[in-house]
Amino acid sequence: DRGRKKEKTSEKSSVKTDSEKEDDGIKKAYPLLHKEVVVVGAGIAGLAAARRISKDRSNFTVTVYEAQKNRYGGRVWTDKLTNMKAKGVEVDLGSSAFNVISKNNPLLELAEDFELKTSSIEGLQFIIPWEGKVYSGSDIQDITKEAGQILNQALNESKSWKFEPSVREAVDKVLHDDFSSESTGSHLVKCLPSYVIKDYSTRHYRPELLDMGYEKVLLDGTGELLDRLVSGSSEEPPLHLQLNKAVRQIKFDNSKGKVIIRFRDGSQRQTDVVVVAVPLSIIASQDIMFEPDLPKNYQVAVSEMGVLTSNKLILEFESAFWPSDFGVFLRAVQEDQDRGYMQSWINIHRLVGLPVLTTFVMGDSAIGFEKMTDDDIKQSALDVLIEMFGKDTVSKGGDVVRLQRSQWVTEEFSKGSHTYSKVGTTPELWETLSEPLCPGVYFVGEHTSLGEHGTLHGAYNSGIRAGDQILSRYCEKKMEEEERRREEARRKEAERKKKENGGGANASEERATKEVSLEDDDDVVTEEESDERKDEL
Ligand SMILES: Cc1cc2nc3c(=O)[nH]c(=O)nc-3n(C[C@H](O)[C@H](O)[C@H](O)COP(=O)(O)OP(=O)(O)OC[C@H]3O[C@@H](n4cnc5c(N)ncnc54)[C@H](O)[C@@H]3O)c2cc1C
Repeated sequence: DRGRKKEKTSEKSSVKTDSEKEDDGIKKAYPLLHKEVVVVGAGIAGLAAARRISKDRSNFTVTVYEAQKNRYGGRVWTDKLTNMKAKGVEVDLGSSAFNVISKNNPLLELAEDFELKTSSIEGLQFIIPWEGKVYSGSDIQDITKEAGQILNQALNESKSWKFEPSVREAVDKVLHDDFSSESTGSHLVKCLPSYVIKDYSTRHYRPELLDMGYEKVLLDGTGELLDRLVSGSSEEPPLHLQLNKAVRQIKFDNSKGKVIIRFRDGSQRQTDVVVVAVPLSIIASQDIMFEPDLPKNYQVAVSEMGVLTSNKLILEFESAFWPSDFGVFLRAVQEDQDRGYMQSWINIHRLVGLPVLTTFVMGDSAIGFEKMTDDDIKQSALDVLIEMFGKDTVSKGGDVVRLQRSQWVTEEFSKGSHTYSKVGTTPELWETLSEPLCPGVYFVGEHTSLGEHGTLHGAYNSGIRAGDQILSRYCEKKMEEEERRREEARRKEAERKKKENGGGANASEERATKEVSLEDDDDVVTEEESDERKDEL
């Protein structure tokens, strides 16, 4: 058996796959290029790019620089530093759920490859406090169906509006015209993040970007996935990663074909290729300066894209007082000012047996949330929970023994949670930011992911995209292609001139005219001008 296995392995190694053949082709075409790659930012996008590129160690050397002093991961933050005994999911202060309805989410498979345990957040309890109503099970199916009808009708009707309405405007119109705005489905649709964010676009609405499908979690916390990307495996060594290295300037030295990276600590280094993997807000706020400036269309894309504000709150009680058989508790609200504020609560107890609830604060209230003290937040959260479950029930939980909160809006190296489709923006913005600035600058991050912006898998996929482009010498090929086109244009122009000058009885006269017009640096010379100049001559 062992013999046969060996035979099989050697058979496998002698037959090259298409991608191996392509790799060989690339290496043949660009044999002498050993390139240094610098990745700026150790979020999932930067780490994915670095991991991808480091698979070709003979041709590339990769170093990742991260601004944070004591952690990497960016908007993935499984805060085990504050809570050393944490399993993981109960301390996830950033991204914590994989989208299961997205067609392009490789993270579940990756988690499986890394043998990380996942679990589903299943079962919704929907609470309308002012009506004293609590829905679950088959009721939820009916309510979800009605909410879906409202949303679909709103999106369809919005197509014929003269201007682009927000999801909220379109939904409100449908509720006003055709549904009761007091129906249970209408309360549910108003809990959707795309409704909570006042200017979420109807034109580019996709349910999996924000509203639906975020159901799978890693029990050890999302940070574990990033730890594996950094540490590698038996075949892949750890990534070369340096913390506490905030980049201040990225300067292109086109004459040498090099990029100079300057750090806040005063040091600098040179590289062939840089992968810019920092959040959009960091570029927008010019915390990193580019020299020369980014092209105009990049600057427009950076300034026009919407950046969402959202935060997370984690509360641990002495014991779990909430119903054990639901994954999510969703609270409807009446007042616009309450939308997005602690509406959705995740039952962590069901996942890891700890008496922990996490909730979200989204939109405008996420900004005010960061100014509140821990005590104020605790009191406010208890008020909300009492509204949802009743005072007697909540008092069974005892004291809050742990409170952890994110501050993504004022967090120095994030300045916001993620990009979203704002009214008036077009897909071209994301497309622009995903295009490398050849010869040596590649952009990655959720904000460069056209169809999956704002998501964890979108950020990961963007890193893989840039990694593949660098491995396949995207810029070299693009520049060669541009040079070939220029050469072709020059050749055609020369042929055209030759034809013009070579034919006809007055060829020498015409040639003289042409020479005059070429000496003069006007681009276009009219016939009359040409005649006048002939006369002058
Ligand atoms: C509260 C919250 C909940 C979320 N929940 C989900 C979810 O459940 N599912 C989902 O799919 N998505 C979720 N997201 C979105 C997801 O977290 C992001 O889309 C994704 O993590 C972005 O990854 P990134 O690599 O593009 O950027 P980041 O993770 O932000 O990485 C950028 C890195 O660059 C570093 N950096 C910044 N400036 C510099 C500098 N000057 N020099 C060097 N390094 C620098 C930063 O410190 C950071 O490490 C959530 C986001 C938030 C905020």
